[in-house]
Amino acid sequence: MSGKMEYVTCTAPVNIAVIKYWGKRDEKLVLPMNSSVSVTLSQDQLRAKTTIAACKTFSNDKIWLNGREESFDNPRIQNLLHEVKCRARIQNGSDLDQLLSWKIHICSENNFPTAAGLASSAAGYACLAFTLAQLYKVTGDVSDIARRGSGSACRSVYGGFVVWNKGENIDGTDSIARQILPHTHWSDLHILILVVSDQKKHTGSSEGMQKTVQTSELYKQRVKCVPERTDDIIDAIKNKDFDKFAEITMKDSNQLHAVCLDTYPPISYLTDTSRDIMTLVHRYNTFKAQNKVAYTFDAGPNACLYLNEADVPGVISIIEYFFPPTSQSQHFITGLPINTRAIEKEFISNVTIPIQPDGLKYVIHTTVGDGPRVCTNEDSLLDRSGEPISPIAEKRNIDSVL
Ligand SMILES: Nc1ncnc2c1ncn2[C@@H]1O[C@H](COP(=O)(O)OP(=O)(O)OP(=O)(O)O)[C@@H](O)[C@H]1O
Ligand SMILES: C[C@@](O)(CCOP(=O)(O)OP(=O)(O)O)CC(=O)O
Repeated sequence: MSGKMEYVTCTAPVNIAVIKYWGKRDEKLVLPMNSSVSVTLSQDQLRAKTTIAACKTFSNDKIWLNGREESFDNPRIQNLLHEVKCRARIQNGSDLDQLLSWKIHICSENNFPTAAGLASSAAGYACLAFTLAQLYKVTGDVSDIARRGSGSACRSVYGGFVVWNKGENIDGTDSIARQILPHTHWSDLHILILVVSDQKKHTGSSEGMQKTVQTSELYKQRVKCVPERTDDIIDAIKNKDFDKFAEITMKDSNQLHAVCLDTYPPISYLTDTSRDIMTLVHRYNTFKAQNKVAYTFDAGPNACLYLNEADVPGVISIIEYFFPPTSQSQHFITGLPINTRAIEKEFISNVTIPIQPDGLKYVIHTTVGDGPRVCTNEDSLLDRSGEPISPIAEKRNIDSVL
């Protein structure tokens, strides 16, 4: 290959909403009907990683996702790329004309299942927006650029606790994310992701939320009560009031799945296992006489549990008792290590849900984390000619949690 190549590699985190985004008021600009609030998870366990190279000699724009070449005509990618290039021209004048005219190669990898309701699109599009911004020297907030890829991605451009303000402007200029507080504010807030299924979901979030807005009566009620909830949970986060944080988180998740069921035809993301997890959490909170654990579910059956670090061993003992892994589940608990503890016997006697061997595929233990990071050139997923590094070599670089 001849000609100079510019390239950059970055990582971005997953975020899990505690006040859910569900429903758009503008499909093209990706403007939500309500504000949402999320917690950014540590990139030490879950992250998207993206390398982008630009070179005069590239003949086509190309993208590889998890080792497979995908179509660059994806409107979300086009939309995002258009936006970042406009911003680069505004900020840098004609200085970048040459670089902006070159074709690009994008290579991205997630170290967790893609399109399985684990917010891969949030991490992936945040990483794409952040990496493009680095390449084209765009400064300032890039949450609105990430939003063009996937709404929830705008929250993954910040670490810690994040709010995405729905905004009022028709052109979406005020529909941006901002950090409420950094991850260090509440570092003993831990997260357990209970993976019930890592298969692709039956109804994508975009399609699902569109149908809900069109058909659900209950949804009109939801949109009215979200603003107060948003203010209340921001207060709970500021005060590290877990009891309140947990109550609002669970109520909002339940309402999201209620409006999904009220959609016509109904959308059902939760499974019996998801509902058993909900029952266990409520029984445990009643047993402890205060909220010790909160569940939340996105557009899939997997549970995300929020809890304080001190409660992780006790909760894991319950999870392992009711969903015992069989000998095939080698790495049942991944991520941060856990000191196991014997289950509290008095708790079991109160619970009637059945023991379900292999009810869960695995559990990821993580904590609150920081925002996107710029990597060194050694972390590149593209070689010096702009082609993906062979999957075997890449695998060595991926600190997969699985
Ligand atoms: N690293 C990445 N880089 C670019 N695009 C990605 C990346 N990861 C995921 N995507 C895009 O996001 C899509 C998956 O989004 P989808 O909303 O279906 O699943 P999810 O994000 O895992 O679930 P949810 O949004 O419900 O939590 C992929 O098909 C791909 O187009
Ligand atoms: C249930 C959710 O996870 C929905 C996420 O929806 P997406 O951000 O994936 O939707 P699009 O903007 O259409 O790409 C809730 C949330 O993350 O707030």
